Amino acid sequence: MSATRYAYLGPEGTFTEVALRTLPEAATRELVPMVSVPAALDAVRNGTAAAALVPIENSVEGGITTTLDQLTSGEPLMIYREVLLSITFALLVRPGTELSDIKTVTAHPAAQPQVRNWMAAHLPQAVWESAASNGDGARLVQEGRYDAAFAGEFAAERYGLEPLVTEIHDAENAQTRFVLVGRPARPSAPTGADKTSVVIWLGDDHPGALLELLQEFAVRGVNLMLIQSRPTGAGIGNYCFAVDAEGHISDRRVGEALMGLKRICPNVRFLGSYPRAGVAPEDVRPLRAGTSDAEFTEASDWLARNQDGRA
Ligand SMILES: O=C(O)C(=O)Cc1ccccc1
Repeated sequence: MSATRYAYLGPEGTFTEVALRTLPEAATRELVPMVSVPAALDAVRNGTAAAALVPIENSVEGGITTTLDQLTSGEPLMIYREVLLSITFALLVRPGTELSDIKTVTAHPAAQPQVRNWMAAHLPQAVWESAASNGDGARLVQEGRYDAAFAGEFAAERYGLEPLVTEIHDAENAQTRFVLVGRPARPSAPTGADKTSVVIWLGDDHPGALLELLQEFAVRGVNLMLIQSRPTGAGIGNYCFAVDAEGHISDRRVGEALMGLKRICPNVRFLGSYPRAGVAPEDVRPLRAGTSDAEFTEASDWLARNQDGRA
């Protein structure tokens, strides 16, 4: 039963739901809206859902910290897919509301940096309140709790609202990245355009500790696409690092970098290797000389021959 259910950050009418519906398999799954990212991920942990789609990163605001923190702690989970969605907001109101009537406005906190300038210019009098998601903001306007919500234009119909203004985005080409998260299992096979996510805890505090971590990737020609520090909760100055690296755990250079980290760091959590959204294998940057699987194999064969006296 749970194998057919995918949870997502709800309620209906979130960008997350739109992102989920872009996955071909969503058509054959029961899509279950959850009230928060932790609730969606708990549904996966307790087996009531096979997977959950949650927002993880935004091109304007950076990491969605609730998601990063949920993946960093608790029962391990794994990322199997990512979805990129272009985000533009509409200002949704109950029919008849005009701009000058709007005293309160709501949306997900990650929406605020994307609409701040527009709001200062067009709604300087309005007070901002955070909602659990952009879909939830629309629902709260329907209930009369707020005068307006920034949400996807598609949410208007679902909640009987009107898009008073559309195409609101302070930054051109704003995108949000979502991840499909499940319980740990074998990652899908490499596609040639993959990404590997890990969380790394530094050991004792010393000069160059972060550089040592980064060197494990750098010396093997592994490009990093994201590095985000998050407090471990163990006091000021205690951080772990969420890192996205180009490549798949079954690529030798990536596997060797992870082994290097495992040797020098007290804890490394593998969060998955999965296809990069919107990137074809021919668009991936060429490998640095000496870092292909064949070159790693040739070098370890050479070492074995020397160790055996067969050189
Ligand atoms: O999916 C939603 O509607 C969300 O609330 C998450 C979110 C927040 C900001 C931009 C895109 C998605």
